[in-house]
Amino acid sequence: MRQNLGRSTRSIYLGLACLSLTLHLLLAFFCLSVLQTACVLPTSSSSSKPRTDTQGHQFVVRSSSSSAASSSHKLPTSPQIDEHHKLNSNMLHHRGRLSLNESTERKQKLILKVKGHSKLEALFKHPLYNLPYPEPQEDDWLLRVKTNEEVRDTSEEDEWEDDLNNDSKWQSASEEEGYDKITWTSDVDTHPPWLRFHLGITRWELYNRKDPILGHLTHYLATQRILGAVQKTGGTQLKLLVLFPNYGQALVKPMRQPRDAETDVNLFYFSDFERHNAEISAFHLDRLLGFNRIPPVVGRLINITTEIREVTSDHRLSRTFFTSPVGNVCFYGQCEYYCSTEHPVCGQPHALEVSLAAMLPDLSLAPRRSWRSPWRRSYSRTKLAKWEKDPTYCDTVKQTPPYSHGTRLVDLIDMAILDFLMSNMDRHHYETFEKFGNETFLLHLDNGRGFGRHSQDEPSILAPLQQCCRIRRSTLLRLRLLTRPGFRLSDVMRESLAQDPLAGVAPLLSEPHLSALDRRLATILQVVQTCQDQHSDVMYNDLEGYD
Ligand SMILES: Nc1ncnc2c1ncn2[C@@H]1O[C@H](COP(=O)(O)OP(=O)(O)OP(=O)(O)O)[C@@H](O)[C@H]1O
Ligand SMILES: [Mn+2]
Repeated sequence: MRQNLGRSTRSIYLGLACLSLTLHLLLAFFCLSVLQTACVLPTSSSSSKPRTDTQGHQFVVRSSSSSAASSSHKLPTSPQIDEHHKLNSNMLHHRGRLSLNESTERKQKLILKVKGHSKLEALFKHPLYNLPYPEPQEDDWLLRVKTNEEVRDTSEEDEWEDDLNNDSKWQSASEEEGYDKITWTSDVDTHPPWLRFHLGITRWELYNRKDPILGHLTHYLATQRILGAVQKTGGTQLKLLVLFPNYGQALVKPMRQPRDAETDVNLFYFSDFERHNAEISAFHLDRLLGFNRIPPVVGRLINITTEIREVTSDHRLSRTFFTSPVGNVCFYGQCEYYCSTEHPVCGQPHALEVSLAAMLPDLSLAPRRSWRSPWRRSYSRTKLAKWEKDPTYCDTVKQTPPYSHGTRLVDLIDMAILDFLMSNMDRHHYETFEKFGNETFLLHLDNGRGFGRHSQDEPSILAPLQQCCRIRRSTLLRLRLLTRPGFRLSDVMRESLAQDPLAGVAPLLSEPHLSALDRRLATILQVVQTCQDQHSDVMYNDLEGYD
């Protein structure tokens, strides 16, 4: 009896030992697979169309067949993003706002998300995000590289010719202090990311989502050494232009309020602060809508002292630096709104979150035209704009050039949809590249006043859609797709924003802002439905000929 009991206890022990061994093995296997997948981050582009490089072209303006893309480049993968996160969490550790544990936890979440199904990847694989564009012709590129003959034909090119004959690299006329020696050749691979971005701009979009250069550009903006910083003129609020050693530049907007602060309901739209995270989020949203009309924007933690104060040559700016009572370094600059001691931009004590937007080509190379929006607000505390009083306002707009012809009206409505989703009431003007005349996309610049309130929507932003009852078919189909659970706008937006370096500090948009996107999307589709119930020509069919 006792012997039997002993035997069965032994087999129970043996069984338990086997079970524990199996569990350990399973655990080890799971950890290994998680670590391995950490190197595969979802990226915006899964397949990129390699383009050919033109030989024997010298940089000045673009040639129709040359290209900004190169198949030899890889998309940014997690090591780069991880690097940003490390960078940010190190600085924040210094700031004492984020513990190491929290940062590891966030990384862990990111890794787990990578392992799981990516809605963002699925979205960008959808045919609606891969519509074939016609092959750009010479006139469809914003810039082109001059051919050797063109260079030879112009008078001042003796030096250039010498360079070319020697097959030497391009030299900067004046080697300024701190700037890199220029080593660009006609080979596109030698061009810095900002230049390749410029050379990739076409009549239809600012960038090709699938072009690997996009990843290089955002990495470049997030990590390049800042050589100089000056206040940028134009506009009403404080913003800086930072300069990089290889002649790249970025437009910087500083963090002025915590991420979760909601705009005071008693503030008029024209008195609202600009938000760095709105600039970043707007870029992601515009890309998710398939527009590609906002220059790439990336977040970065900068050192206010070493990366602004010590490198600025702008006296108007440097005069405004001070140390706050708690020892933080602050400045306020000179501008119309919020440039005073009462509204300082402060580091903690040196670390400051900012957004960096890629600069568009210089106006001397690519002039732009600024258009006053027909649905511009009055920018007055008392007056209403005409469109707010006249429900038939669109009838007049529809008959007025350039809205009476081509895609301008539906382009404007696309912009209204983007603005309604982020609740941006500050779209007084928009710009286009002069070279393309009226047949081109609209630049969605200046999005700093978006994402101010999540608990409230602003239906008047949709006035162009609601009053004109017109919408691009491709836009409507994408909007519908974004309501499906497998592509839900809030989910793809969360995933897209997680790729930004500042996501390691805190999510760029809080959850209430993300759910507001889904709610507003439903409102847009409701407005379209009401239009379709009452009118027959709501759809502008830009998909004719597609299956
Ligand atoms: N990425 C960019 N590249 C080049 N120029 C830009 C870029 N973004 C904005 N600009 C230019 O700088 C001007 C001012 O920028 P922005 O509109 O963001 O400033 P703002 O102070 O918010 O202006 P406003 O007070 O008019 O709203 C814009 O009108 C535009 O012409
Ligand atoms: Mn603005």
